[in-house]
Amino acid sequence: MVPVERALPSSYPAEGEPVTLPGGIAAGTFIRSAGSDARAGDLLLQGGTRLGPAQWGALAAAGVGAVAAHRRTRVLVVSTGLELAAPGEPLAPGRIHDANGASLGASLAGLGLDVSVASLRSDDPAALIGLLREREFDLLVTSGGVSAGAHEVVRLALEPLGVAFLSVAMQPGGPQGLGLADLGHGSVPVVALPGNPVSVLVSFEAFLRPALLEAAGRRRTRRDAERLPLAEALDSPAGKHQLRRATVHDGRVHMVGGPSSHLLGHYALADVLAHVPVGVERMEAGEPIDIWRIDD
Ligand SMILES: Nc1nc2c(c(=O)[nH]1)N[C@H]1C(S)=C(S)[C@@H](COP(=O)(O)OP(=O)(O)OC[C@H]3O[C@@H](n4cnc5c(N)ncnc54)[C@H](O)[C@@H]3O)O[C@H]1N2
Ligand code: MOO
Repeated sequence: MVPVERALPSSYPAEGEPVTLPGGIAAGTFIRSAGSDARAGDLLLQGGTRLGPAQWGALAAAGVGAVAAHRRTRVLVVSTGLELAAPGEPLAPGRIHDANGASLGASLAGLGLDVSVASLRSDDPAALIGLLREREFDLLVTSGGVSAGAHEVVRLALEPLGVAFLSVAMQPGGPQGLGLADLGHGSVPVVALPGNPVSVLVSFEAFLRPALLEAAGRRRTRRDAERLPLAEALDSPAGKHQLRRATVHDGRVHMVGGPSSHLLGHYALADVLAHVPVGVERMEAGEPIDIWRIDD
């Protein structure tokens, strides 16, 4: 094979026009032999491999028109609470727009899961059970209704089915529920997150994201971590691991908003989570702090 640039003339001649080829071109030059990428009988992909763009392409190139694969995990996200209103709906007094459906839905879809989002505008445990029995899913993630009130819809509905409700030493994201429950289609894992919108995202980062990535066989299950100096002093509650929303500029970590678990607008402006470990109640400007990058 001779590239046209090395022939004379060096462009495609008219039909019948003579062409001079250079000498010294070894046989096989510029020829890709059949099987040089994958031979018949080669192992193309190990069982259990996650199918990403290159894997789909390699299968197609090898002529594989169909492949047996696990389906994507079907996750049902349910926001709960009588106070919820759909984004875009005008707010009556005492109502709040459902932010957790959007943020959790996007978080889980970003991991490649098959996500459906529902909003239960009720504090009635029977209504929640009714909604769950109508759906089929491999994982349930709820938000709200898990703490210590008299009408905690998720806790009242799922505790009798075996889901454990407990408190972890983290702020935000203290109250949590976790377990297996049979909701009419066999036993499925249930993760019941607190209702506060920042608690939802922080819990996703701390608990759900790494576990789901690991379950999916992904190699990188953790956020990129760094230790950088704090730009300002901060306080943290006693006995809790606090996660603060922050941003990095000039090589230092600047807080974005305060520590409260409703400050979702500030979260949306942050690009790192900063960790104040259990047992540390104050950090001074200039002290090194561990951060996770959440901006990818
Ligand atoms: N007596 C106690 N009360 C509370 C405790 C406690 O330990 N003892 N813990 C507090 C903490 S910390 C948290 S976090 C919350 C979690 O409680 P719930 O999961 O029962 O959350 P809700 O009351 O349902 O909601 C809290 C807050 O968030 C708003 N919310 C709920 N869902 C959504 C949504 N989808 N989108 C936007 N905002 C939402 C809700 O309206 C409330 O304002 O418990 C504390 N109480
Ligand atoms: O733990 Mo709650 O999540 O602080 O707001």
